[in-house]
Order: sequence, then structure tokens, then C-alpha cells
Amino acid sequence: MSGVTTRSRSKTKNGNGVADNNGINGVRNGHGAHRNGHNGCLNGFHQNNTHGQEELGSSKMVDWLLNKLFFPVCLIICTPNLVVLFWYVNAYCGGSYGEMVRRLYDGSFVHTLIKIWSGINIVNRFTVGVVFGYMGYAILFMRILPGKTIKGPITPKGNTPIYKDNGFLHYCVMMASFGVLTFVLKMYNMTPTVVYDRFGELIAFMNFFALIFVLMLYFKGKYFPSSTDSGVTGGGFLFDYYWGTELYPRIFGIDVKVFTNCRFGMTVWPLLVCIYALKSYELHGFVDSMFVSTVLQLAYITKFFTWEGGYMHTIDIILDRAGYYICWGCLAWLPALYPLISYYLVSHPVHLGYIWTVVVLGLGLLSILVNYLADKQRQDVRSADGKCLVWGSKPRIIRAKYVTDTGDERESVLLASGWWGLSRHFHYIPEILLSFFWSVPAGFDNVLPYTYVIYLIILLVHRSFRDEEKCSKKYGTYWKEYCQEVKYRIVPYVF
Ligand SMILES: NC(=O)C1=CN([C@@H]2O[C@H](COP(=O)(O)OP(=O)(O)OC[C@H]3O[C@@H](n4cnc5c(N)ncnc54)[C@H](OP(=O)(O)O)[C@@H]3O)[C@@H](O)[C@H]2O)C=CC1
Ligand SMILES: CC(C)CCC[C@@H](C)[C@H]1CC[C@H]2C3=CC=C4C[C@@H](O)CC[C@]4(C)[C@H]3CC[C@]12C
Repeated sequence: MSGVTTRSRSKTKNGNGVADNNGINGVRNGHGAHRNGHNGCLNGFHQNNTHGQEELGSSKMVDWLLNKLFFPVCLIICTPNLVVLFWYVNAYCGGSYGEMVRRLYDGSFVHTLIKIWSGINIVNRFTVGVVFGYMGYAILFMRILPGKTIKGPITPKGNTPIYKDNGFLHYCVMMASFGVLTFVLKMYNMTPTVVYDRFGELIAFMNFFALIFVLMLYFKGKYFPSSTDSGVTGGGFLFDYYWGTELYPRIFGIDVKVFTNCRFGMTVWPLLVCIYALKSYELHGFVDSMFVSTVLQLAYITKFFTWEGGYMHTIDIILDRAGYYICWGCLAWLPALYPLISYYLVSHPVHLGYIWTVVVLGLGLLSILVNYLADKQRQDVRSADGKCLVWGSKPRIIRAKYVTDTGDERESVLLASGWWGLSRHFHYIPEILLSFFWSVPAGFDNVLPYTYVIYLIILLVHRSFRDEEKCSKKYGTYWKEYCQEVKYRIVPYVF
């Protein structure tokens, strides 16, 4: 499926002799001897200051405790339970979190949780057959479908991962296969909506499978890495399990992250949306709220697959390792949470009427367009090396220099006009609005339909901080210059 070509090897130290988190050196640039954006400083702290060193020590300790222990452990404990609770609140609590909380506290919280888990028949012929059957089919097409060979960005250790750009074709084949399967099953008086009826078993199985799979990835990265972008972080087992031990693991030539993120998570999402829409049709006939939500989600996912090559340049691929966060996330969290609104709409059909159908659909499609145009604008300006027009004028750009781990000096174009002049992550606004538009057809009876919107706001705000930390380390003063030019992080004039 994909391979890795290795460029020259070099030590993993930056200009300061200090290995940095991203493996990308601070910038030695025309702005003076600044490294990581701080003259003579490391991470913003002066070294020759004992008091500063103590501060550095204690703040690093707090940072380690929070980011490498507390948050990862909390997520590993809470999210596998949440995945099952998302299903439970729909299936047994009428979609009401209030009712779920009442049931959980009726007796002891842990006892009720154990009762929920033990009531699920997790490993059976159906769950094993559906999950592994789908995976086998997806892997087969991932390998045999044709696609242009594309190069991913050079990794911190100087590797250039190679991908086969067959994501869109794969998506079309999987959706068409679903259509054929539905037709064939119908001939035998069967229906794929059994997935809706037995979703609790399926998601519990995926949960366990993904937890074990991530453990296997941990050992693979530690003892049998696919490339030099691997190894333990020094943060201890729990953090390495959460974060991963490899950037680009490959198993029998299959890129694990491409599989978990794109060929599993992002493909299972539209399949579940179709299954839930079909279930709603079986129960109630045509329902406009389900129609609006389905169309918007499918349009968004289709947009994703037309841009899959661009996704290979995002922090999910270039920064995040294949661990609990990304892999368990895409195998279990994504299928449970992202199509949750459609699951909810099956048992809560709402009649919108023509006007609201058109308004919500129109606003949703507009949000997809703006999000797409913003992503494309940044990509176009970079591929034209800034020699193009943005909104009809010459783009404002910053030519940001940086030094790679291998010691090569490179340059990236940072766009500071168009969508990227409004705020540094303006494209997150249409992303969030869109999630609202595909949820709002459910009405305001319960909070559950807005779970994804709330999660997305948290995820994207956190992501903006993670991304800016990465960019600031990579581009140093150039990033500062960009932040001075474009003052707001996400919402212009507010945040
Ligand atoms: N639904 C969901 O769960 C989520 C959806 N998304 C969506 O995925 C898409 C991509 O996500 P995103 O977070 O943007 O990730 P990206 O990784 O694509 O964007 C950030 C990167 O873009 C580059 N960059 C930043 N500012 C500029 C600029 N001004 N000009 C040019 N390049 C710049 C930097 O990379 P470099 O090092 O190359 O300079 C930076 O690391 C978006 O549409 C987003 O809405 C994202 C997260 C979650
Ligand atoms: C452990 C969990 C609480 C968190 C798991 C998070 C992951 C499942 C998600 C983190 C970032 C997400 C994505 C980033 C960018 C994307 C591009 C967009 O166009 C489509 C969606 C997505 C692929 C999205 C998918 C889920 C994440 C990987």
C-alpha cells in the first residue's frame, strides 16, 4: 500500500543541542540568532537564572503530570465507557442524559456501569463476522484499487512516506458495495439495519478490539518498528500507549494510520449514516430531518475523500503517533460519536417542513463550501509559491524559514490574507457550524444530538493550541510575525 523512503540520517538535535518535541529545529533566521523564537532562551525561559530554572522545573513537572499522566489516563478510563454510554442513552434512556444519570446513580455508579457492560454479548459470530469481514474487504480494496503515488511530508527523522492516493475510489467502491449488499440481502428478506439493532454489541466489540490493537502497536513500535520515526517517548508506558510508539507503522505493507483513520473510521461513518437512514425509512418512511442530516454528513465526508491527499499533511499524520488517541479514536470513538445524531434521529423523527429543510440544508452546504475553500486556499497558495491571487488581490504571505532535523534549511509559505487573514484557524468556524446544522434537525428536546458539536468545539480549540505550539517551534520568529499580522486564533475580534 505504502512505503517509506529514507533520506540522509542525522542526529536529532537542534541548533541548541537540544532535541525538540517535533524533531523540527528552532529557526536560525535573518531575524537574529533566535531559536524557537526566543533569543538565548529555551522554551521561553532564560537558562542562566536559577530562579527561572526552579520555575522551569516545577512548571515542567506540572506539565508532565497533566499532559503525560492525568489527561491520558482520564481519557483511557473514560472514553471506552462513554462510547458504550452513547449507545446506552439512546437505546435505553430515550436519548436523555438526565435519565442516564438517574439510572447510573440508582445504586452505585460503578455497579450500574458493570451491569451495562455485562449485559452486552460482546464476542459472538455476528460481531466478529461484521467487524473482521468489513476490515478484510476494506484492506483488499485498499491494496488493489489503483491510485497515483504521492509523497507525504518529510518526517522529523528524514523519511518520506509514500501513499497510494486511492481514497476517493475506495470510498466510492465501499458505498456502491453497500448498495449492492442491501439489494442482495433484501432478496433473502434480510436488511443491513441489523447493525442498528445490534449496535451495542458491535461498538463494545470494536472497543475491546481497538484497545488490544493499540497495545499490539505499542510493542510493535518498541521492538519491530517500520521506520526510524519510532521509539518510546520517555513518558512511561501509559503515555506511550496513549501517544503511540511509531509515527508511520506499517503491517504487511499496510499503513496503519491510513487504515484506521480513512479506510475504517471515515468510511464506517458514512456507512452507519446510511444504515441509520435506512432504519428510519423502514420504521417511519421518508423523514425530512433524517434527510437533511444524512445529506450534510455525506456531503462533508465526500469532500473529505476528494481531499484525502491533503489530510496526509495534517497534524494527525505528521505529528500524532499511532497510539490510543488516533487509532483507538478512529476505530471506536469515531464510529460511536460522529454518526450519533443519525442514530438518535431513528427513534426521534422530527418533521421540519419545506422551509426549514431548505434553510438548514442550504446553510450546511454553505459551511462545507467555506471550510473547503479555506483549506484549498492555503494549499493553492503554497503550490503556486504565493504567485497567485487571493480574493482578487496579491496574497499577503510570510516566507517562513525553518531547519529540519537533518540540518537542511527549508521555507514554507504562510498565508496572511483571504480566509487565513481573518483568523489563524478561521476554517474551524464553518466546521463547527456545519456540525450544528446537521444536528439541529433533531430539535431541542435533548442535549444528546449536540454531543458531537460540544466535543468538536473542545477538540478544535485544543487542536489550535497543539498546532500553534508545533508551528511556533518550527518557524520561531516567523510564526510570531504571522501572529502579529493575524491577531485572532479562531473567532475574529473575539478569540
Ligand atoms: N471533524 C473533525 O473531527 C475535525 C476536522 N478537522 C478539519 O480538517 C481539516 C484540516 O485540519 P487542520 O486542523 O487545519 O489541520 P492542518 O494540519 O491541515 O492545519 C494546520 C497546518 O497548516 C499549516 N498552516 C497553518 N497556518 C497556515 C497559514 N497561514 N498558511 C499556510 N499554512 C498554514 C501548518 O503546517 P506546516 O507545518 O505545513 O506549515 C499547520 O500545522 C480542516 O478542514 C478542519 O476543519 C480538523 C480536526 C478535527
Ligand atoms: C481519544 C478520543 C477522545 C479522541 C479521538 C480523536 C480522533 C478520533 C480525532 C482527532 C482529530 C480528528 C480528525 C481530524 C481531521 C479530520 C479531517 C476532516 O476533514 C474529517 C475528519 C477528520 C479525519 C477527523 C477524524 C477524527 C479525528 C482523527
